[in-house]
Amino acid sequence: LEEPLGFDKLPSMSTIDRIQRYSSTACRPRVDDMGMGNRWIEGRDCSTSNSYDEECHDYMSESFPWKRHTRDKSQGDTLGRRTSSLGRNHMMFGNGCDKWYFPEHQYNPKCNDKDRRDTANKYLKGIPKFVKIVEVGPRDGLQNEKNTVPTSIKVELIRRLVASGLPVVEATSFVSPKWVPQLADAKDVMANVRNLEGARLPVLTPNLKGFEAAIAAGAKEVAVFASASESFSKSNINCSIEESLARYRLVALAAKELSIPVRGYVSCVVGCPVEGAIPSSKVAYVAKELYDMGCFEISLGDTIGVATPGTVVPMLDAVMAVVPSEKLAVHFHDTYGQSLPNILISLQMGISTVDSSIAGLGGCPYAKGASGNVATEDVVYMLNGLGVKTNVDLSKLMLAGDFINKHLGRPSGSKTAIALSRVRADASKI
Ligand SMILES: CC(C)(COP(=O)([O-])OP(=O)([O-])OC[C@H]1O[C@@H](n2cnc3c(N)ncnc32)[C@H](O)[C@@H]1OP(=O)([O-])[O-])[C@@H](O)C(=O)NCCC(=O)NCCSC(=O)C[C@@](C)(O)CC(=O)[O-]
Repeated sequence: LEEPLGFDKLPSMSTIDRIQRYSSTACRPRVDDMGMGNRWIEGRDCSTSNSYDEECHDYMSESFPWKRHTRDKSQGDTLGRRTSSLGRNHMMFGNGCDKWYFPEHQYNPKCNDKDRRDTANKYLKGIPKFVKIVEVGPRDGLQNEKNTVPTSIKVELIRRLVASGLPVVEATSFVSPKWVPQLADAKDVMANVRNLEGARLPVLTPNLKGFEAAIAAGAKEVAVFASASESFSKSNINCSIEESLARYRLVALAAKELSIPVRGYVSCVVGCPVEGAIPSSKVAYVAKELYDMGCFEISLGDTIGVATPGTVVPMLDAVMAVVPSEKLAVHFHDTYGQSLPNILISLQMGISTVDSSIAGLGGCPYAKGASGNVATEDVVYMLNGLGVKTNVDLSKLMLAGDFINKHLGRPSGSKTAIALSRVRADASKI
């Protein structure tokens, strides 16, 4: 990994045109239930339920934790406001002048509520009102760790992540222990978490052998992982893209018989450490193949973290032409610090599922130079700030992060976790 991919290396496109296409007036395909079969959705529908509409929006109390001690109780908990003046597919903002809502330096007592609301709606509508976070820390986060993490620590981490309210926690991988020794204890991890309630616990399976082992260990959901780069496919799973798709068709068939949902990953969706820029058409092709074989959701992975919003837009645009947006997830690594803007633009384009990793753990053993995944704490903090619900308790999430950081003996990779722990430390001195 030498250089970030520049605009000059992109497939032909007009980025600005495409960004404008996903401006506030764009509608998203309607939401469909998760299922095993193909779910083709015709046309675009503005009546999606996962967007800000006539409901009022309750901001979670943890949105602005540094303000907690100054909160004026008389203002009540609900900062959103019921309004029906805009259409259903819009994010609505409440009283923007609320002292609790905005950090002190932004507070302007003379501001015009309506102006601020209009401005927020102008730039942020289109963002979904709920985002599903898929926590990949115990798998993607730990797979690259050199020192073996004991099974008991992995199990406790999964427990804490589930307790924080995360709806999906990827637990481990049933891959060859020769390839990923860190996850050789997949069976033991599953034995300890298989009955945990409150979250789905998918596991990675690279072939039928892995699928069978996962099911025997009690997995109720699996994920297959293809690549948009031939070179990465070879180095990651030792086969070509077509060979991997053939293997995954077998996994999908076996899973369908058992009614096991299969998630599909596409890695290197923007760049590959060997091949450089990856054409969006290739990403769309692999995503559609996974969707057609029955994957209920396709996660688009910027495996080496080179994407910027300028490269995410044409990639998503190409994929969304063949797979409905509500069946897509984004998976960013933070090598160049671009994950949050990449997530934001993805949300604006209609994506409502985001992968992230506690404390920013991660990196792929077969993608040199790739740094950690975007930190879950940072994603939750941004979404809280946007008024987007996740059902995740940021304080509990941070405790899960502290737990694994302590074990690994290094500071958090989450800027939010570092900043909030300082705020709390300072506050405790007052
Ligand atoms: C796919 C293989 C197995 C091919 O590996 P291979 O060496 O080509 O496989 P093989 O069929 O020749 O088998 C070799 C040995 O592995 C065994 N084997 C075969 N399959 C399994 C299995 N499922 N579980 C346990 N053992 C297995 C098999 O039984 C045999 O054992 P031996 O006879 O030598 O003792 C290997 O390359 C592999 O396990 N790769 C996984 C690598 C990996 O996990 N990479 C990280 C994933 S992260 C990623 O892809 C990106 C993502 C998803 O995070 C998103 C993003 O960031 O973009």
